Order: sequence, then C-alpha cells, then structure tokens
Amino acid sequence: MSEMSISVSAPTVHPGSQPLPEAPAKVTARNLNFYYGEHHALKNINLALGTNRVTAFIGPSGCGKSTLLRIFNRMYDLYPGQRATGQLLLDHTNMLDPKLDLNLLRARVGMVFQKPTPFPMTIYENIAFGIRLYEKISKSEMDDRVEKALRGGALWNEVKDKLNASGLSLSGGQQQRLCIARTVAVRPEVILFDEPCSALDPISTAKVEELIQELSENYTIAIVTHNMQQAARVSDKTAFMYLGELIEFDDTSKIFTSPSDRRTQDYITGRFG
Ligand SMILES: Nc1ncnc2c1ncn2[C@@H]1O[C@H](COP(=O)(O)OP(=O)(O)OP(=O)(O)O)[C@@H](O)[C@H]1O
Repeated sequence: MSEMSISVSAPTVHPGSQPLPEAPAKVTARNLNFYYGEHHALKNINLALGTNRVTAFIGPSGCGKSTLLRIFNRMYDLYPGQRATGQLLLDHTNMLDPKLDLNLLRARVGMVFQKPTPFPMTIYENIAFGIRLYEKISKSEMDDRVEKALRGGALWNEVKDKLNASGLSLSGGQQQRLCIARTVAVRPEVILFDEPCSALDPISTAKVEELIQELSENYTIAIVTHNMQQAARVSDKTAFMYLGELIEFDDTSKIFTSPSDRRTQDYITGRFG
C-alpha cells in the first residue's frame, strides 16, 4: 500500500480548546544533554514547562520521553554511569547541582509511575507516610492532610469509610488515584506522570485524565503518553521528540492541527511510531 493511500487522521483536539496565555516557566531546560554511559540519549533539549500548565511528551518508543521526565526529579542519580549536562532550572534552582538535597527536590517534584505502586500498608498510611518524612504534625492535622490529599486524588468519597483497609485492596484505577493523592500530599510544585493510564481501563483512564486537568490549577504537570488522544485531551503544550531530539514544541492545538515539522505530522497521523 502506498503511503498516500493510508487513511489516517490526527487526534481531535477538544472543541473550543483555545491555547491559554503563556505562563511563566516553572522548569527550564537549556542545551540539556543526557548520556547512558556512551549512549547520547538526549540532545540539546531546550524547553520550558509553564507554571500550572500541562505539558505532554509524545514520540516513538525510545525517543527519550521517559529519560527526560526522569531528569526532572534526578531519578538517574540512582544509577552509576548516567549523566546530564547543560542547564536545568526549577524556578531559579539549578536542578543538576550535585550538592542539591534530592529529598527536598523530590518533595517539590513528585512522580506518578506507569503501574500503580501503593505501599503495602493502609490507605491512611499510604498518604501519612510521605508527609511524616518531611513534617511533624499532630494526629488531627494529619487526619486533615490525609483527607485533603485523598480529595485531591479524587478518591475520598470511595475510601472515607475504609481508611484502615490495605491500599492493595483497591482496584487498579483507585490505586493509581491513591498514588496521585500520595504525591499531592507532600505539596509538590511539579508532578511528573509517566504513562499513568497505560495499565488502566477506559473508565479509570477518564477519571485520571479529569484529575490531571483539575490538578493543573495548582501544579505544573508533565505527562509522557503513547496515547495521542490523551495528549490532545489533557495538555496545553505538546513536545514531540524523535531520536533524542526535541523536534517540535508548541500549543497542543497547533501540534495536532497544523504541526510545523513533517516528522510531527507523520507521527500524529500514525505513519510511524
Ligand atoms: N538504563 C538504560 N541504559 C542504557 N540505555 C538506555 C537506558 N534506558 C533507556 N535507554 C536508551 O535511551 C533511549 C531513550 O529511552 P527512553 O526510555 O527515554 O525512551 P522513551 O521515549 O521513553 O521510550 P518508550 O516510549 O518505549 O518508553 C533509548 O535509545 C533507550 O534504549
């Protein structure tokens, strides 16, 4: 079949979605490079995550989306031989500073993973555990914080009568919202989502997507997704990556209706990836 005979179309951007005004940068990457040993996985990345905006990262497998996300909370520090060069700022803090307190950084930049990973403890303790690492507060204040976090994770109504049940007794979608609540509980400024819905059914996915949009009122969000409909639905800005390079970064409505680069066009219309 010739390329031109393939019937393909880009995802529909939510009708009426107008690009929001530019927001001040929360996270700024300048000439950011990343190496797995000798392998140069990210090449001269320049972009900014707007404050309280949702930025989606899309691109074919292996293009570097997860690598970039993991730099945003210095996850790579856990592995020898991995290094970043260039500049990465959280407001005015140099995120690549070797002397940076990584616990504090990870309190400011939370992460939600592909598979829900609740701790093997009660629903209440799943939330309280992280708060206790950073703060000493009374039982009644903790009760308050746990409720707020579970409300923030759109889970309170479903679990308020069983806070002592194990987090592992929840459904997959509820577990993922528990993980989001756990992240929100320590009051981060940025939340990173690495394919947060890939293990969820469509109803749970819709709930998490709705939650991401609600959270963007108070948090700066970056989301890696293979689902372009999802990127179109939840994000304000979209970054298209290919072979370790940032090919195009623009308003989501522009990326999905009139991208500037042929490779972006080919990817969003399903010609490769
Ligand atoms: N631990 C590692 N050691 C060596 N190379 C790695 C490692 N992790 C990833 N890479 C390489 O870095 C590049 C980017 O990988 P990354 O996982 O960031 O891509 P991705 O766009 O998130 O892919 P996917 O969509 O499949 O998750 C790939 O070439 C990959 O093989």
